Amino acid sequence: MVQVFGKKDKSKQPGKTGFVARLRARLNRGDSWLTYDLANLVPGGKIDEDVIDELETRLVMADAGVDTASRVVAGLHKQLARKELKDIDVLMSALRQSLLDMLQPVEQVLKIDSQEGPFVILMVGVNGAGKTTTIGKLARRLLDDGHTVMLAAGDTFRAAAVEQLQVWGERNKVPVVAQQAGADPAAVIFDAYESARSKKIDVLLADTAGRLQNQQGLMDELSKIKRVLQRQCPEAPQEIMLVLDAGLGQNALAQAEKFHAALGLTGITVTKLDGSAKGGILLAIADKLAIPVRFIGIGESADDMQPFVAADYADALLQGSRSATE
Ligand SMILES: Nc1nc2c(ncn2[C@@H]2O[C@H](COP(=O)(O)OP(=O)(O)OP(=O)(O)O)[C@@H](O)[C@H]2O)c(=O)[nH]1
Repeated sequence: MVQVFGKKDKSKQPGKTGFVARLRARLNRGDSWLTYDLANLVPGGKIDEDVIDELETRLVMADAGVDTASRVVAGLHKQLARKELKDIDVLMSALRQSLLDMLQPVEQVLKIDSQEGPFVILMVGVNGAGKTTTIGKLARRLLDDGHTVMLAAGDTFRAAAVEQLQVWGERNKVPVVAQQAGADPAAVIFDAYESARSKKIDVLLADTAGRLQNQQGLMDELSKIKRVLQRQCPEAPQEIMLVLDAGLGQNALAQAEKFHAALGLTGITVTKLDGSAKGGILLAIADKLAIPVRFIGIGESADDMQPFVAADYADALLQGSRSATE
């Protein structure tokens, strides 16, 4: 079955509208750091270079990074020079377009194809990013979409990680393939793949460790898992998904770059956009990495993770639920 996973059909996503409202309310706690009090910075409503510079500074402060921030406003400077930015409304719609131009290319839903055997999603990311929680939320969505799911407890470094996954599996009646702590994760995931194939399971969600003695050790372990899977099926893992904590700001970008260089990521899920994160990191990911952003997370419940929709995200950046410009 080939299926677009998490497609943007609102009628099939009862939580979608509520999610957009929650995103606006939770991103930067409902304030729009980007446009907050901007009207007061434009005396007489006249747009000048200072206003655009202020927007650029705010983007940098919100984790977009210097290069990305300057790319977002580059078009605005040109429009100002052409005297096109007549008032704050025109400026806002030009800024929105600029955000969309950057974000839209990474809005790419995950397509599940299990015709030739299990579709493997290898979940990677450092401990605490929200990997296990994301596996649970993804499994829930897949089950709701009618897929069969199996979990592989590939984080054998921490016994608690295996237990966490087993509890989740029992609660949702999803099989979990696990071995004792310290087992070779590539062997666990190999066994899981064989089991999933013989049971004709649609999707295998493989957890991995987020912390080893050193970073090279972690990357070597993940590369080995990928190699072992590819020997079983050249296309596997069909998705290598990085789970990234938005609260890390620009460090999240550095983290993503390292995982991408070692593994070749095919998707990113950004979690914890409801915390202290300002959310500009999504712009940096789109601009610097161009890796599809599959889902964003704004809380702990299953409904708090939804497919990334660039327009909704740009709107939340521009107008929080308590935005002064609304
Ligand atoms: N506020 C908030 N918390 C989240 C989100 N996603 C996950 N969490 C929480 O973050 C914490 C860490 O999540 P885990 O799923 O255990 O993280 P992990 O990456 O698997 O870490 P280990 O289990 O230590 O490997 C948990 O308390 C989650 O409930 C989110 O989008 N928002």
